[in-house]
Order: sequence, then C-alpha cells, then structure tokens
Amino acid sequence: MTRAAVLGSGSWGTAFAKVLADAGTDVTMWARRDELASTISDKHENTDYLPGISLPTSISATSDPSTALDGADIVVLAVPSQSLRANLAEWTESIPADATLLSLAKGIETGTLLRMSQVIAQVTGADPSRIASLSGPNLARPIAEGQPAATVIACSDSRRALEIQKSCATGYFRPYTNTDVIGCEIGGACKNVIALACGMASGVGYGENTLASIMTRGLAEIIRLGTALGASASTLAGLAGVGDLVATCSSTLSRNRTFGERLGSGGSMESAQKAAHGQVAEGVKSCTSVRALAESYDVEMPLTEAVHRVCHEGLSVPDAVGHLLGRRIKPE
Ligand SMILES: NC(=O)C1=CN([C@@H]2O[C@H](COP(=O)(O)OP(=O)(O)OC[C@H]3O[C@@H](n4cnc5c(N)ncnc54)[C@H](O)[C@@H]3O)[C@@H](O)[C@H]2O)C=CC1
Ligand SMILES: O=C(CO)COP(=O)(O)O
Repeated sequence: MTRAAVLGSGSWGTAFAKVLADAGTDVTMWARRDELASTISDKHENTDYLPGISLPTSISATSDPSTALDGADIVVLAVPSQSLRANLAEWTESIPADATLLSLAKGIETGTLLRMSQVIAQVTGADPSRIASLSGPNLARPIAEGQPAATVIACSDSRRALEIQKSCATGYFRPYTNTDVIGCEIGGACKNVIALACGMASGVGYGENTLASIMTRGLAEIIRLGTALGASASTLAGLAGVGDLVATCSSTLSRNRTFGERLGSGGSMESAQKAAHGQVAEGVKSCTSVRALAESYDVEMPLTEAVHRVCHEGLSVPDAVGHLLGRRIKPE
C-alpha cells in the first residue's frame, strides 16, 4: 500500500488527504497545532479549515513531522508558498531518501523568484526527477464534498507521475500526468493574480464581459511568461492553465477572487487581510514576484502589474482600470 504524508492541514491539504485516502492510500497528516491534529484524528473533521466535511477514519494526524514522514513514499507539501522554504528546512532530515516530493502550493517565492519545485530542490537537495507539482481547477471544498474534478500531476520522471496518479485517482477525482513542471507551476501561481483582478472588477460592479476580457487577456500574459520560461503553451491551454483560471476567477469560493472583490468594493488591504481569517490568498504576494520574474525575462504582464500596484503601491482600483484601458491599442 502506498503511504503518503500530507504536510499542512489547511483546506487543500485536508481535501487532498481525503482524496488520497478515498483512493486507498495510507495517509498521515501533519498539522502545526497539536489541537488540530487531535481533532482530525479523533473527530475525523478539520473543524478549522473544512468544517462539516467527514474525513475517512483511516486518516490520522500528528503535529510531529517525523512521525508523519516515517516510511512515506509520497510527501505532499501543502503549506503556503512563502512558508515552504522554512518548513522544508525543518523537515528535510526526516524525509525518506527515495520519497517523491509533491507540491500543492500555487505561488512564486518572493525575493528569489523561484517556483516551488526549485525551492524544494534547493532546500532538500533532491534530484528534480523526484519533485512533482499538482495543479488544476481544484477549489478545496467542492472536492472534499466529492464533486467531480480533474487535475494535472507534473513530474519530469513519468514513473513517479504515474505513482502519484494511482495514489489519488477516485470516482470523483481524475488526475492527468504531464512532464511540464514549469507550465503547471506558472499556471497555478499566475491565475491567482488574475483572480485578484477579476475580484477587483467584480467588486467595482462590472459584469461578465469585463471578467471574460480579464481572464482571456490574463491567459495571454500567463502564456507569454510561461513560454519564455520554457513551459509548453498546451499545458497552459489545459487544466493547469485555462481550467484553473476559469474556476478561480469565476468562483465566490476563491480566496484570491474574494480578496480582490473586497478591494474593488472599497476595502483596504488591512481589512481584506483581516476578513481572510488566516486563509492564504497567494496572489497578494505572488503578484510582486510574478511581476519581477516577467520583468527579468522582458515579458509584458499589464494585468499583473496593475494588481501589484493596487496591492502594494496604493493605486486605486478605478485608476488601475483607467491605466489598463488607456494603454496603446494594438492587434490581438
Ligand atoms: N484551498 C484551495 O482550494 C486550494 C489551495 N491550493 C494551494 O495550496 C496551498 C495551501 O493552501 P490551503 O491548504 O488552502 O491553505 P489555507 O489557507 O486553508 O491554510 C493555510 C495552512 O497553512 C498553515 N500555515 C500557514 N502559515 C504557515 C507557516 N508559516 N508554516 C506552516 N504552516 C503554515 C496553516 O496553519 C494552515 O494549515 C496554497 O499554495 C494554495 O494556493 C491549491 C489548490 C486549491
Ligand atoms: O487554487 C485554487 C483552485 O484551484 C484555490 O484558489 P484560491 O486560493 O483563490 O481559493
């Protein structure tokens, strides 16, 4: 039986642990707090992040990372992007030598501008062939409720991608494999920034034409950046690109879209942050790193630029809209 350690017990870590267990994988979760680990083990519910969802009784949880990692074939990294490096530094010693490392995080590290698989390779010293990324239209709660969805597992080693695919395929969760780790990670990180922009537009009161225009032009800038970094455009036209972009930009369950909506309807960064109740809206930090990454590759990303300026330079949403529409007109 495949054994997985899921490190991080937020909404997606918990929902994905349920998927793994439903697929017949032996799962141990790690939670930062003892209290949450005990609740998951004893009450089979994550009352903090996925209240009302019954977890399989086979899932156990611990606040001791070495207990969770003991004998793991697959190590699922489910903490927010900006905390991955510090957490990994503590976990590296206990990670089994041949385990596959699977990142669920959708962000680009600030400062280093590294993708999550690059951070994992740097901190753990693992060969890139052991590192995989999972990304797609996967809002946590509907998946935990068993609503059908598909995803992409990207790994340069197809054997490892297949191993993960088998460990999480269920009657409601359909994983596809891919070898394009860059495309998968860029799609996942960048769509959060575009979802912030859609939220802002929606908060102002704009409707479907505006949102569809932002999604489509957002995809154009994601493809520009992805292909400059070596991603395949077809990955970005698939589940980890268009699929996730549509789900996140359209859903009121998205933390990024909701965060943007609060800003668009006149809320401050502080109030939007407070209203998120500790849940991470990755795009708020990644807009800055994606923008810097694009700049270093001489790639134009006007929507990302606008989101960065609203979140971090005090630009108002109406002024950001004015700047975007005031740009030079050009062919599509
Ligand atoms: N929630 C969702 O629907 C989806 C989330 N993701 C991605 O999964 C990653 C994790 O997100 P969620 O599970 O949604 O998180 P969440 O926002 O529900 O919860 C954050 C989790 O990370 C923990 N955490 C926060 N700061 C930490 C730190 N410094 N060290 C260790 N743990 C820390 C919290 O205790 C909590 O368990 C993110 O990159 C997110 O973009 C991907 C797909 C779906
Ligand atoms: O990545 C997600 C869906 O695929 C979740 O998006 P949010 O982090 O905006 O909730």
